[in-house]
Amino acid sequence: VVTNGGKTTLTNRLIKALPNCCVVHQDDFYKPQDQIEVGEDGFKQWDALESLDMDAMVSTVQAWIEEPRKFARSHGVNVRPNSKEPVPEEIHILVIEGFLLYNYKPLTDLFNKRYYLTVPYDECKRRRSTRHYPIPDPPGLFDGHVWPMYLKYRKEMETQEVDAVYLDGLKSRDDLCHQVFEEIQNMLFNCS
Ligand SMILES: Nc1ncnc2c1ncn2[C@@H]1O[C@H](COP(=O)(O)OP(=O)(O)OP(=O)(O)O)[C@@H](O)[C@H]1O
Ligand SMILES: NC(=O)c1ccc[n+]([C@@H]2O[C@H](CO)[C@@H](O)[C@H]2O)c1
Repeated sequence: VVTNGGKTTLTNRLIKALPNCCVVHQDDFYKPQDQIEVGEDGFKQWDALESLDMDAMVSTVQAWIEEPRKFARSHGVNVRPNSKEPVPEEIHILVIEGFLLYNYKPLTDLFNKRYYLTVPYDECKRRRSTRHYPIPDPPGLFDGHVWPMYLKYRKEMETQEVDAVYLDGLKSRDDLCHQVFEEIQNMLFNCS
């Protein structure tokens, strides 16, 4: 998903609506700041795969795969759905949200469903300019590093033919959420 494409917004809605749903945020796997190197573009490489501890992220996802109930409990997720609907207890869902999910094979192999949310350059730049990160963007970061890296990884992902469902981040939040929600329901229905 492109930066500021709306993944946090979508993720928060999904975890509210889905039963036994846990979430893993890729941003939680950034290496310590002093390990983020300065690249040839002159910027700290915040948008490079090397700046993330992807093996730790894969281990976290594997821990969920092995024991989703235990994972949910230790992450404060209520494993008993509040609704009165007969939701099968065995169903557990993990939402993984991040900006570089499809360029690291050990992780890509673990997904059942892949979504790729994107917005055009202008909208992305506009949204990004209103954001405040733990480390503020230095001047020129978007055009000098963020966007070029986004294009680089997207191209890499396309050549590997990752079969993601492309979502248009300009759609309303409700429409997006409905689309994903329906597909997840279909997926659960088909495998039960
Ligand atoms: N469908 C939408 N329409 C208009 N604005 C949106 C939509 N979804 C999200 N936004 C806005 O875009 C900005 C980024 O959204 P969000 O935090 O969900 O993106 P993100 O992909 O998680 O970004 P990042 O990973 O860079 O933090 C927010 O200001 C949010 O309010
Ligand atoms: N989460 C962070 O510590 C951090 C610091 C500096 C920049 N970023 C940006 O977050 C986006 C991914 O969500 C990337 O585009 C980073 O530039 C994150």
